[in-house]
Amino acid sequence: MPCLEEIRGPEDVRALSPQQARDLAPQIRRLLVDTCTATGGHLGPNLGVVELSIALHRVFDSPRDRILWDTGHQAYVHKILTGRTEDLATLRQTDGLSGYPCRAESEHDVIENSHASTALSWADGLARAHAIRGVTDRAVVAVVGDGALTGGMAWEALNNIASAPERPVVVVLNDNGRSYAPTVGAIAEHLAVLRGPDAPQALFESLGLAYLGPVDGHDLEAVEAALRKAAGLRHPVVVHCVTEKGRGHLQAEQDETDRFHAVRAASAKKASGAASWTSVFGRELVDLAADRPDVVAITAAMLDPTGLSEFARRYPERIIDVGIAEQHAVTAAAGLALGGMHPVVALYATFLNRAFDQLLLDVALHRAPVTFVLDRAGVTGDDGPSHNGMWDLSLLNLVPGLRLAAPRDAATLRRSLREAVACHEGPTALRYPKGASVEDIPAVDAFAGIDILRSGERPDVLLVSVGAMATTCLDVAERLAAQGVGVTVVDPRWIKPVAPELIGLALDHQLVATVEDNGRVGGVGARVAQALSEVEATLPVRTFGVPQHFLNHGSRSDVLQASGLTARHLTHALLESLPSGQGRARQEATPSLALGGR
Ligand SMILES: Cc1ncc(C[n+]2csc(CCOP(=O)(O)OP(=O)(O)O)c2C)c(N)n1
Ligand SMILES: CC(=O)[C@@H](O)[C@H](O)COP(=O)(O)O
Ligand SMILES: [Mg+2]
Repeated sequence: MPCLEEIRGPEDVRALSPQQARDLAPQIRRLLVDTCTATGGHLGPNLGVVELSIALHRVFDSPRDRILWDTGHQAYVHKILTGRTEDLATLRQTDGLSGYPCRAESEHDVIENSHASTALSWADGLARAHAIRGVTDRAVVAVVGDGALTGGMAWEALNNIASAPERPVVVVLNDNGRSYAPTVGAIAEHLAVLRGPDAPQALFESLGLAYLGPVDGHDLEAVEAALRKAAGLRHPVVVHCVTEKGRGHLQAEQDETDRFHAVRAASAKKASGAASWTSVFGRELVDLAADRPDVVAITAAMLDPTGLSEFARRYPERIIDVGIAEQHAVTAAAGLALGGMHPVVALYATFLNRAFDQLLLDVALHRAPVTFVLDRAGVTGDDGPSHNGMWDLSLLNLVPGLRLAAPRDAATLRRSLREAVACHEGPTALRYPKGASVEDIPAVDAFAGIDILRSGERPDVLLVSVGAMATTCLDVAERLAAQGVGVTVVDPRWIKPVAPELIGLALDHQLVATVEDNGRVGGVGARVAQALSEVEATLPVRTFGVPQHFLNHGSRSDVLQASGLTARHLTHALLESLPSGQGRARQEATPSLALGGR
C-alpha cells in the first residue's frame, strides 16, 4: 500500500496501480480528519473530493494541464497529491500552508481568490489565450461546485465557453447538492433531476456544451474514465460528478447544518466564551422583526454563518436565500424595498466587494431603505488575503447617502441595528468582526451622538475608535496616560457621515488619531483627515488601519500584530507623533512590523 508521504507529486499518483490509487483514499480521509480537527478548516468539502482529486491528477498532467479550483476551499487533497503532505499540519497557520491554493507554495496552484464562482472565467480566459497562441498540447480544467454554479459569474463564463466549440474547456461539476445548506434555486433543482433516473437533456447540452454524467464521484475508475473521455473530446464539456460533502466521516455525513463545511480548530472551541457578534445580531433581528412585518432577511447561501437560522425558523416567509449571488441579493433588495419591504442583507464583509455596483447604483442611487449587515469585518486572518473584511469601509465611504455604523460591543450592535432598520430615507450598513463580542464597553458621556469612552486628563490626544477597536484604544489611552499624555477616546458609532461635532472635538486637541480594522486607504481615518482639511485645520492627524496589502494568512492576532494594530504599536506610534517633550517616550525599541503580504 503506498504511503502518502511517498506521493511527491502528480507523477507519483499517475504511477500507482488502480488498486494502489483506490488505497490512497482512506489514508487521505484519515489525514484530513486528523488535520482539520487540529487546525480547523474545510473538512466536509475536502472529504467530498478525495476520489475526484486523485482522478484529476491521474488523468491530467498538472501543471502543464491547468487544474483551476473554484473558491479553493476544497483543495487540501490537491495539496496532498502535489507533495505537501508533510506540511499539512501547518494548514491556515502563520507561515504555514494556506487553506486555499497558493502560488508561492506550488506550481500546481493557480487561483488564490477564495471568492466563489470565478474559476470558469479563469478557464475561459486561459482557453482563449491558448487559442490565440496556438497552444494545443495542454488542457484547461475547472472544478466548480454546485453552490458556486449559482453565482452569476459562472453563467457569464459558460455563455462564453459554450460559444466556441473549438476551444476545449473541461468543466468538472462537483455536485454534492450543498453549499453550506442544500443549494437553492432552479439550477440546483435541474441538477437533482440530472442525478436521477431517465434524466432529460441537460441544460448544458442545450447551450452547446458536451455533457458527461452523472458520474459517481466516489468511484475512482468511473471518474477517471469520464475525465479521459472529456479530455479526448477537444470540445467544451461538463463532467457532472455526484459527490457527498463530508464523505467517509460519519459525524460529517450526519451533520444536517453544513456537513462540516468549515470546522473550528480544537483550541478555538475551548477559547470561545462570550456571545459571538453573529449570534447577537441574529437574536436582535428576530426580536425586532416581531414588530416590523416589513423586515425581510436576505442571505447569499450563508444562512447559518451569518446568524439568520433562527430568523428563518421564526419567519420562514420572510427569509430569502438567493444562492451564492451577492450581486443579485443586493439589487433584489432594491426591488424588495420598492415593494414596501425593509430588507436586511447579511453578508460577510469581503463578499460585498462583488456587489458594489449594485449597492451604489441600484440601492443608494434610489435611496432604497436597505440595511447591510457585514459580518467578518476587519481582519479574519486564517482564511487568507481574500477573506479579510478590510475593504468595506473604503467602499462604503464612497456611497452617497449611505449611513454606516461600526458597533463596538453587543450593546451598540443591538442599538445600531434598530437605528438602521428604523431609517427609511436610504441605505444603512453596520459591520462587525468574526468571533466573540464584548457585551458592553460603557460610555462615560455622550456628545451629539458621539460616545465618550474616556475623557483625557488634558486635551493632548483625541483617539477616534472605530467599532471593535475600542478595547485596544482604551488600552492605548491608559498606556499614554502613564506617560503623562492626556487622551480622550471617542466612539462615533455612526462613522459615516463624519459628524461635524467630531471635527469640532478634534480641534480642541493637539493631535487626533483614528484606529480602524479596515484598510487605511479611504477608511474612516481618511474621511476624518479630509473633513479636517476642509476646515483648514493644521491639526496633526494619524490614521491607523490595516496596511493596504494582500495580507498573508495567519491567526487574527498575528495579522493584527503584523499590521501594527496592537496597543503596544499604537502607543509607540502616538508617542512619536506628539510634539517633542510631550510624554516620556520610553527608549524601548520600536516594535517590529513584519508585514506579511504583497
Ligand atoms: C462570493 C462568495 N460568497 C460566499 C462565499 C462563502 N462560501 C464559501 S464555500 C461556499 C459554499 C460553496 O458551495 P459549493 O460551490 O457547492 O462547494 P462545496 O463546498 O459544496 O464543495 C460558500 C457560500 C464565498 N467563498 N464566495
Ligand atoms: C470558503 C468560504 O468562503 C467560507 O467557508 C469561509 O471560509 C467561512 O469562514 P468562517 O469560518 O469565518 O465562517
Ligand atoms: Mg456543493
